Amino acid sequence: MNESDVQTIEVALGARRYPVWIGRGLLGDSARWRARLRGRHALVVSNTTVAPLYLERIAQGLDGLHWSSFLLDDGEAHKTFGNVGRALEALATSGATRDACVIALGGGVVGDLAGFAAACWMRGIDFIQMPTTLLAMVDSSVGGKTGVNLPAGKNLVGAFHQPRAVVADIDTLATLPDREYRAGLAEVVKGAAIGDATFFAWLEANTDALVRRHTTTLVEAIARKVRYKAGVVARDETEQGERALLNLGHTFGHALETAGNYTALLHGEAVAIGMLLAARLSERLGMSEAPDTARLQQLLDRLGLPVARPAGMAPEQLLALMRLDKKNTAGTLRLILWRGIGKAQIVTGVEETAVLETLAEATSVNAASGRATAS
Ligand SMILES: O=C(O)C(=O)C[C@@H](O)[C@H](O)[C@H](O)COP(=O)(O)O
Repeated sequence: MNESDVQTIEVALGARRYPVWIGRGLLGDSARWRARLRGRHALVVSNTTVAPLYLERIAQGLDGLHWSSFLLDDGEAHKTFGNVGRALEALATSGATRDACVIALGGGVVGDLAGFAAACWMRGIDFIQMPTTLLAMVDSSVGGKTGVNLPAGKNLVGAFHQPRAVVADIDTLATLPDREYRAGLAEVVKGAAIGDATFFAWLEANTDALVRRHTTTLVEAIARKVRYKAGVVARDETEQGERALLNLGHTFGHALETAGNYTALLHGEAVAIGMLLAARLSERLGMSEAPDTARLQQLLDRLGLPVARPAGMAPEQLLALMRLDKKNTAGTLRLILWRGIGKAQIVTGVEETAVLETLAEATSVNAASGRATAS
């Protein structure tokens, strides 16, 4: 793939429509993204791992503007209210006016927090997503969900605030650690598991190439997932219906992340385990068949993702956390389950006993690897 081969996927939201650019060398292609800035001020939000690698490239593109940076420590545990406050202070210190732009340079934590700060500053200013992890490229940078975690639960505070553009420079994936890369693949699998059985079969056929980060295969996987998500977001921006399907594996997953104090599991790892738990629960409720669960487990396993509830996270504790999920209504659990590969479904009023049994069932964990040893 050459630097000139850039894929553009539109998120069709009328006057707020925006492009997702996927390709090589995009961070350095400032002529492209700088045109999306409207004013003279910019705040680059990044973290202490990513900034040393890529901030200079962005700085060159911001030449002549009044810009500054705000850096988080790396990791989900830093997606906090306190850090949003600090980002807002940085905007104040720089004298940012309503035409300022926040640039999120990093993974999902940076993007969610920077987007939320942009949504809050003067009741909403522009922001641009520059995802540098696979997970952020295929999922969190697209669709305008911004926010922070509380000790009580993941993403409990936030706002829908769409970016002005998403700049997915796949060159940045070269520096992504293997564990983070595999975690991103979980969100690719999720898209296929929800609504595209053909894509799921393609992933099964291309597992080895994906694990090797074969460029063309990877770009195709990213583009397919982003195109699918962009379509859902355009039809249901604020999750009144269909968009909730994108939450497959997330009610379980968020509970697992919270139970692990946002440090035990990466988001994508928690989603991998969560999807499998959702598949098992679906099977228990008679909605789906064992061979579909087995295919999901096999694919996740081949991609090197964990597939079992980590020891030490008790079913009752996880259920209590799941009761605070944003999709729930009137005291009943509302989960995304499935009728097999490519057929996710919103189910309201799921019995807690079935959830507990699913959480407790015979998935023993090899403590050393976090991988399932039996099912
Ligand atoms: O964009 C969406 O909609 C999603 O649900 C995508 C999720 O993968 C993503 O993790 C999202 O931030 C979770 O949203 P939440 O509403 O469950 O906090």
